[in-house]
Amino acid sequence: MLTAIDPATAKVVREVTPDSDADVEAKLAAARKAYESWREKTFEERGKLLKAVAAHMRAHVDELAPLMTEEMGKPIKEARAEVEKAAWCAEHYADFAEAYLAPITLGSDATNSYVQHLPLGTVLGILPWNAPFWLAFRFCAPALMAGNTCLMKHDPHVPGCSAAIAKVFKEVGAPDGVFDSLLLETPAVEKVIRDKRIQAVSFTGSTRGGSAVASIAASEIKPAVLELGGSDPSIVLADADLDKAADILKISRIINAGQSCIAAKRIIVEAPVYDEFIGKLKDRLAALKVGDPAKEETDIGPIARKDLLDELARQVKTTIDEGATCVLGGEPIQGDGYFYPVTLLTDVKPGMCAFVEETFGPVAVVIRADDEEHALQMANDTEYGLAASVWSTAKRGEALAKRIEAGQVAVNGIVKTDPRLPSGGIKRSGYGRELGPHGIHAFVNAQQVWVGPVKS
Ligand SMILES: O=CCCC(=O)O
Repeated sequence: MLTAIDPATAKVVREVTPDSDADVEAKLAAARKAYESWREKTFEERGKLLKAVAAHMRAHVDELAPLMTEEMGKPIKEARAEVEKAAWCAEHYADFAEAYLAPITLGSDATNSYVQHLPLGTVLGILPWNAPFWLAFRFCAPALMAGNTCLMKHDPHVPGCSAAIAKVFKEVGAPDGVFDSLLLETPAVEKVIRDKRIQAVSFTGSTRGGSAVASIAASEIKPAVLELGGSDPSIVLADADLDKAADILKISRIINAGQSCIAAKRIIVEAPVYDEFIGKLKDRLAALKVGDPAKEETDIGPIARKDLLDELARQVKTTIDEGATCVLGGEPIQGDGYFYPVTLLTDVKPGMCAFVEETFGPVAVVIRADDEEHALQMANDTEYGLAASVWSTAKRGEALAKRIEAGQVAVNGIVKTDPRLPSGGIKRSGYGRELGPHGIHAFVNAQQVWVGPVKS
């Protein structure tokens, strides 16, 4: 059974019977069949469907957003913004896919030689619970616009979100099989990855899960894009605008109760401004409201699951035991639901738990750096390489960006995903890129065409 538990109350909100083998077979067959005609559609025709999907989501935001709030605890104001961002992604690819996939003429001994970008077939998206709508559209909007059909295996804890996304496609009249949701427990997905009707896999989730999915896909010689964990550094240098850095890094750390792969997980501050910056961050964090995610005024909802709450509590306790200073929070909030307070740990050092491990919760971790070189060395001292931010002059920030081991760097701004710009990781944060032009090229056959002279 797929069980959704409201993390604010610890009560079951929904139980859904997983798809049977026959259901999965029918969905795979429909996706393959739909591909034969979907691939022949023009960009305009495909874009029309995605724009209808976007309009439908916007019109029904008040039904869709609460599903995230009740199934994984996202504060309602963030949930509404997520539905909007998912709609934006659908519209972005509807508008730009044709330009992104325009054929490229290349000189050779041919009379005409070029690369054209053709769809692959059916793409399987395997998605996590932390941004159920956004991550679904980050996967499917480019894949569909390229002419693929899509099957989505969402996290088993968000079955209501998963079904709602599939229903949006049905309600706007998407042809059968163009997009569907597989309601499955995680172990059942291996068989689907191996199915000959699946041509490629997009995975967002943990590094452990990504490694398993990538191994299965590789053994079937199927391409995969992996967007995995991160322990993103934020380097605050002495010449930074400290108020701006504190404002933005507060948001970057607590958005979605800190449960984001691209959250500011390690804030590395140059010594001359270390104490001043901590003071500013502390004031901002202390003003945040933790509570019922259904309320408009709530900034931070619960942690999505009890096991994740326990894991976060272990990481914080271990880090304090290792010598970090706990300035705010530090222990789970007692009572119903899986709430964790806004926590600020300072004097964190390389090798400590919260430095080494990814922390998925509202826990700001601050590290002192002697100077810029020391900050850079600690920023790169991680197995992850998803994203980073630098706070300084634009010139120093851009120079440092080249030396930071991450797939994305923001200078004097929040690390965020944006349909127009590619995102993805290096090292154990994954491979491949999503979004922007790179994201749509992940799921195409870049076919070389060579045309010789015609005999007259
Ligand atoms: O947690 C990963 C996704 C984060 C985002 O795209 O905002």
